[in-house]
Amino acid sequence: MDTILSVAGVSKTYASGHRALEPVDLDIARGEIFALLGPNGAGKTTLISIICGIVTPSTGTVTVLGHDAQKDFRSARRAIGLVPQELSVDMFETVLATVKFSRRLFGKAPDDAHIEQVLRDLSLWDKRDAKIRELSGGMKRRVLIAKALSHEPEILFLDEPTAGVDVALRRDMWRLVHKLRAGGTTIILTTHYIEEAEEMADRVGVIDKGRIILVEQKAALMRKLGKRELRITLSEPLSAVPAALAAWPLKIAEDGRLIYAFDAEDERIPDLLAALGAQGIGYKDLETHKSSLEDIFVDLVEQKDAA
Ligand SMILES: Nc1ncnc2c1ncn2[C@@H]1O[C@H](COP(=O)(O)OP(=O)(O)OP(=O)(O)O)[C@@H](O)[C@H]1O
Repeated sequence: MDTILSVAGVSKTYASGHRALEPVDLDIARGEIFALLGPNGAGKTTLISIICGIVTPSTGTVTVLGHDAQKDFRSARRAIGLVPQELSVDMFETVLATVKFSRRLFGKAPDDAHIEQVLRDLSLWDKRDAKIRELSGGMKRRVLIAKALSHEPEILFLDEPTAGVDVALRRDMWRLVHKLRAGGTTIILTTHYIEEAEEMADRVGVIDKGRIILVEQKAALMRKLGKRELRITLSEPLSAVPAALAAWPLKIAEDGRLIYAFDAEDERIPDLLAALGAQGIGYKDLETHKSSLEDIFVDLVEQKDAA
């Protein structure tokens, strides 16, 4: 793996004594979209803040493009764009001035064409001369993203990018993330919307109570832990699975449907339907169901809590 960012043994105990992160080891590959999933208070913002040099870790090191994030803060930080959860903009400035200023903060030469492109991508170009305080909440969020992209960072962090935003902004955000990735940007996002990870991520990490409990390619995770079911609505409900069908992994659901659990490679559905026919069992409807990342996530957390 071409590692762009490496987190080694990073833990955090806040001054209050609260232990927010157990030691975390995590490598991020260049060009990937990594989603860090976890419930409120799991430690997502703490981890991102440490990587971005805003919070000091209690132990461990973060290396960004070969730069130690603490010892060589400026070089590490220059490679990173951070879209924070909370608004952090000067309300009395214009959109254009704010975004241009952000770029200068990172010591980059002015590049009006880049700034214009970023503002256009975020549908902010028409609002470039508006004062930030005149914008709607969704537009203010777009400004935060524009600021984070102003200095052309190689790694973009999005902390809960779509919490509380409308559908249009969410869709724009997803489109922008895919476009950035196509241009080579590495993207790390935190979310507690599983749908968001499912839509965007190449790889998923699950964090719970300060511990990373799983890191896996999304596709592999869904293949390994995902389940498929064929749900058959019978013409006449059955009270039990007939003995002649005992070799099939069948069960009868509470709503009377016959459920066949199978994995992605299974090609025996026509045989099953033939076996039903041979038993004189008719059906009215067939439906397949595939577990979502959400089903998998709930199963994982339940298994962990039960352990
Ligand atoms: N400065 C601080 N001092 C003390 N405790 C803190 C501080 N910042 C965060 N915490 C605590 O650390 C834990 C992890 O918080 P963090 O913000 O990292 O979680 P999160 O996963 O980002 O949650 P959310 O999705 O709610 O933002 C929480 O219990 C939080 O209350």
